[in-house]
Amino acid sequence: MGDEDWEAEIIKPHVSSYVPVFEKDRYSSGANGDTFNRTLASSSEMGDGSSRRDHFMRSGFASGRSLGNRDPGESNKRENTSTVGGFGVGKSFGNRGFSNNKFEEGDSSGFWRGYQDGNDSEGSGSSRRGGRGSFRGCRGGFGLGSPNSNYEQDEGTQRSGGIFGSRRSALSGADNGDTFQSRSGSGSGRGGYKGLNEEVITGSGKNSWKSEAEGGESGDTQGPKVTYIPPPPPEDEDSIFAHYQTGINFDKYDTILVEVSGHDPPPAILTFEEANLCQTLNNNIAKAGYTKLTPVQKYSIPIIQGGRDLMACAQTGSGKTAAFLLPILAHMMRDGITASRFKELQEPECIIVAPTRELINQIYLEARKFSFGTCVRAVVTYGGTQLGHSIRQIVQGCNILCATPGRLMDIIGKEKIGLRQVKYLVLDEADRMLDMGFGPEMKKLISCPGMPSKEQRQTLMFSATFPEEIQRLAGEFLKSNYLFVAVGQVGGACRDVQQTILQVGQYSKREKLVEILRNIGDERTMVFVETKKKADFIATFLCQEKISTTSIHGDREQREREQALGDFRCGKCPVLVATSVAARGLDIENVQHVINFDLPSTIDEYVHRIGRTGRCGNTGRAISFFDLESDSHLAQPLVKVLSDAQQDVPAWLEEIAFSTYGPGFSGNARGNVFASVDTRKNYHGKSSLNTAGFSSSQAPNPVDDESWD
Ligand SMILES: Nc1ncnc2c1ncn2[C@@H]1O[C@H](COP(=O)(O)OP(=O)(O)OP(=O)(O)O)[C@@H](O)[C@H]1O
Repeated sequence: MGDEDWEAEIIKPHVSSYVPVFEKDRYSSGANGDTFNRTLASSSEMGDGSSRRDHFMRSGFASGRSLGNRDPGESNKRENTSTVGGFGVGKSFGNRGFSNNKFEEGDSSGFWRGYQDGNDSEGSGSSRRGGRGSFRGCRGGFGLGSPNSNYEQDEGTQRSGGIFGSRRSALSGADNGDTFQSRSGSGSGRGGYKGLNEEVITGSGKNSWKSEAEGGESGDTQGPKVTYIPPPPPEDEDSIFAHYQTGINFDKYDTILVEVSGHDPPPAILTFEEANLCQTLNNNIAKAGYTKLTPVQKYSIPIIQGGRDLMACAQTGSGKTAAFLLPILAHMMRDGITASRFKELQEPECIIVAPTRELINQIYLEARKFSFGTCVRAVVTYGGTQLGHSIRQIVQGCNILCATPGRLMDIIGKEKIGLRQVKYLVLDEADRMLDMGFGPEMKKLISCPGMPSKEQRQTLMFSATFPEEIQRLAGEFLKSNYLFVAVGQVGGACRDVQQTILQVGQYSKREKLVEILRNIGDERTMVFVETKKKADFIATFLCQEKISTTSIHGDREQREREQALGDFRCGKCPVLVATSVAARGLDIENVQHVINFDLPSTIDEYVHRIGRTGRCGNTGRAISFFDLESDSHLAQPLVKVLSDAQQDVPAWLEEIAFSTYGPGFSGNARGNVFASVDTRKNYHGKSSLNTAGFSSSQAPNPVDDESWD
């Protein structure tokens, strides 16, 4: 988040959200276009994994070795070299920076200097604040600075000290994307707290729960305020219940092994009817197009209805959101809730937290959908939007509060939300919510005055990944008799995603990306990169290549982020370049491809990223560029994740895994990457299986995976 200085240098007001100003052409096929092209991903072929794979192999994309061979000599310059010029002060884009493939090498002028300078100031809120200013709608800029930092650490690492730096804010009150927004130069912007993937504003309400690091950064009295008011979501029923179709593999969910651990779990339900929900909820479920429960829903709904605490782990895109929303709503309807009415202090019965703004907004929309026609009122509040607007929404009534952590603490501090009535606390992406980025905020939340103790509230945690150490931390939040539901392999990738790992050196990545995207055509594709600056860079580069692209990352204004997501969702920009901020939870229809331009630093992150495709029984593809210089540490967990998901494992990747980890490494070893099961060793609970297709003895034995530990 320290790249504000170079950002100020960008002069490209005509590019909003990276929608290039050209007529989209039909993208002529690249060299391999005749084998890897749009028709490959047509629904008929998507159903046939083998034929897809064949095409893919023929196209050459799976040929890691040959790709890798092109790279020697172009590696190991990643961290200590600078880029070509072309992005210096006042310069336009597109000269050497884009034509030269080696954008990480070269001299230290222009783009690169800003690139590095920005990171240099990562930990220093004040230095960042001084130099901001940019055109809204046109992020990404290239300022000047000294090339002495490591841009890789931009978004993928935990901050210390600097994590509470300033959150940039627009000075102008106009939320007009085209207006020039000068940013604070006062050195006193709103207090900002930056987690790993998210930046959330923490202000200083009267009784603000300010951490040490927040101290002195008042959100109220110093610096500019965030003025963005998100447009209200459509109110018509069709929009509220808009949904996409489940895919051809939806029924295969029934064959996934489910393990429930902990004392005395209630039996799973098999149908929505068995959940005994009220008629309004049933109507809403039907209008949402749900006819059949997913495994995580079959097990979680009765557990939550039984009043138990829960940690649930299920593959990406398999319906975890409804798994907690439906039973909570059912309880609320059954127990009766205070109907929404204006009050300065609202006391919601349910608080849901999630790590990113877009995700919490999505959860809110789901809550609104399922509570349609009831007196339950859900409200959302998240950073990057006007606090006053959030407060106005909240005081009108709030039974379910959906919030990002920093904004939640802010609102609590302002005494707009009281916690005494909280019966349900939901941590979505719970492993992320408890890690070093958000864990401290969550601890503060549960020790806020008024927050019922864990014995008196129901705490629910959901994620597709649950590392062991996080499971242990979670014990602090959960009653000791909580239940653990594992659908499939804890931390495993969704099997509906066809995964391909290509060996691509740093300096061949852009060329390869363009080649793949040209062959993909207009199919929706998310391209993940490791840093915010690189997201801007690659998005702009792709626009230059006449590929309609937008970008989302933590340094974009919230309005820009939402615009980008909107443009991607509706297909206006079929390519979204993103950092990890978009890795988790986002449920976007028709994302057919995920490309890891940069692999993430952890395997969990990989699993979440590729889970943006292949959702709800639909198939998808993930292509990852594996750079020998920087990604070797991922070889072993990648081999494991690939083989668990029954994907082809490239021989070269296995070799790297072996050579990295020595003769002790076995293809079945998992290392310490994931817990394979509930980490509590002392429970005497039973395990139950999702019966369709397996009996206990026939089912794959989850204990096999413990050899990884
Ligand atoms: N029983 C169901 N029938 C049909 N569609 C469903 C059902 N349950 C969930 N869905 C749909 O499946 C999609 C994915 O659900 P959801 O976003 O809750 O997945 P998730 O498990 O939370 O994924 P992630 O791990 O990525 O956060 C959504 O569009 C949701 O509406």
